Amino acid sequence: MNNKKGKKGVLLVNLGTPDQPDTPNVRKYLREFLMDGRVIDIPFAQRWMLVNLIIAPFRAPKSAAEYQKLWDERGSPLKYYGEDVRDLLQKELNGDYVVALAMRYQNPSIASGLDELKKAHVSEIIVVPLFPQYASASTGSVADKVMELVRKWQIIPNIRFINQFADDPMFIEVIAQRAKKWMEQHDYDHYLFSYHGLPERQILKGSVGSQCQLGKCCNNYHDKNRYCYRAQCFLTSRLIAESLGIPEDKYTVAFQSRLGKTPWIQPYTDEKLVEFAEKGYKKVLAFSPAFVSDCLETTVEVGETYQEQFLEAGGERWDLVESLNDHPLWIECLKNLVLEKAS
Ligand SMILES: C=CC1=C(C)c2cc3[nH]c(cc4nc(cc5[nH]c(cc1n2)c(C)c5CCC(=O)O)C(CCC(=O)O)=C4C)c(C)c3C=C
Ligand SMILES: [Fe+2]
Ligand SMILES: [Fe+2]
Repeated sequence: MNNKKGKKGVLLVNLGTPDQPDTPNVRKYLREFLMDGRVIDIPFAQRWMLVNLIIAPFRAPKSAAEYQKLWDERGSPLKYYGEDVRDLLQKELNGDYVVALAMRYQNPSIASGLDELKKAHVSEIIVVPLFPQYASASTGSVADKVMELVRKWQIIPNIRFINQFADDPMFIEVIAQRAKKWMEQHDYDHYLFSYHGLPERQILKGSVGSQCQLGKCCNNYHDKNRYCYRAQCFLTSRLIAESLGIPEDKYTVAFQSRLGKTPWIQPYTDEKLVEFAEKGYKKVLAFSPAFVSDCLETTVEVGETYQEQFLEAGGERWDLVESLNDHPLWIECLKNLVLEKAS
C-alpha cells in the first residue's frame, strides 16, 4: 500500500426504523429498541415484562398504522435519506475515507457497518451518531453498541465519537434556510421548536454534581451542562431563532412523544399547542431540530397529528419545517465534523 496511513472510516448511525410498516416488523423493531437499557432504564426483568407483555403487543398495531402514513415509494425516509447522505458524503470526502451507514436498531446494523469498515482496513473510525443533541438514549446508546462490538476485535483502531453538534453553525444554517422558505410565504404568529422528549430521570442521572435542575438551568448553556439534552435543545432553538430574527417572546421550546407514566421533560408539545390556540395564535410554524431526517416523529407526529390538534383547537395554519434530509449544506456540515474543521 502506498498510503501508509491507510483509509479512515466514517460510520453514520441513525436510530433505525422497521423493515416494513406492518405489525410484525414494527413489533420486532419496538422490542429491540425498547429493550435497550439506555432507552427504558429500569432493571432488566421489569423492562422485559413491560416491553414484551405490554408495550410491544399493544403499541405495535397502532404504530404500524402510523408508519403506513409515513412510508412512501422509497420506504422509510429515515432510511433512504440515510443512504442518500452516505453516498453524498462519500463523494464529498476524497478517496481517503470510506463512509458506511448503520442503524442503532434493525437494519443495516451497526455490526454490518463496522464490518464494512474493517474489511476496508481503515486505520481510524469516526462515529457520527446522527443526533444533534446528546442523549444517553440515542447518542450514548450508539457509542455503547459500537464499543461492545469493537472490544471483541483483535486490532482496535483509533475511534472518535462526534457526541453532539447542537450549536454547529452550518447545522443551524440549514434549518434557517429551510424555514425562510415558509417565512417568506406566511406571516406566523408564533414559532414552535418541538424536540423528542426524555424521562426527566435520564437527564438528572447525567447531571454531574447536580448542576442540572430541570427548568432552572437549561436556559443557560455552559461547560457544566454541556451534555444536558434539554439545555442543548434550548441552545439549538435560540441559535435558529437568532439567525431568523425571531424575538424571544415569539417562540416556544417544547418536548413531544412521551411514553409511560413517569415525568418527562417539559413543557409538553401537545399541551402547548392548545395553549397557543387559546392565546389566539392562528398561524404557527413548527421546527423539529432533534431529527436530521424526516421520520415518524416529524412528518406524522408534528406535521399531521399536532397540525390536526391545533386546527381543532381553533388555529388556522400549522406548517412544519422539513428536516435536513439531503441538503447540500448538511453534507458540508458532516464533512466539516469528520474533518474537524470549524464550520
Ligand atoms: C432525538 C433522538 C431520540 C431520542 C433521544 C429518543 C428517545 C426515546 N424514544 C423512545 C420511544 C420511541 N421513539 C420512537 C421513534 C423515534 N424516536 C426517534 C429518536 C429519538 N428517540 C426517532 C428518529 C424515531 C422515529 C423513527 C422512524 O422510524 O421514523 C418510537 C417508535 C414509534 C412509536 O411507536 O411511537 C418509540 C416507541 C423512548 C422511550 C426514548 C427515551 C427514553
Ligand atoms: Fe424515540
Ligand atoms: Fe439542564
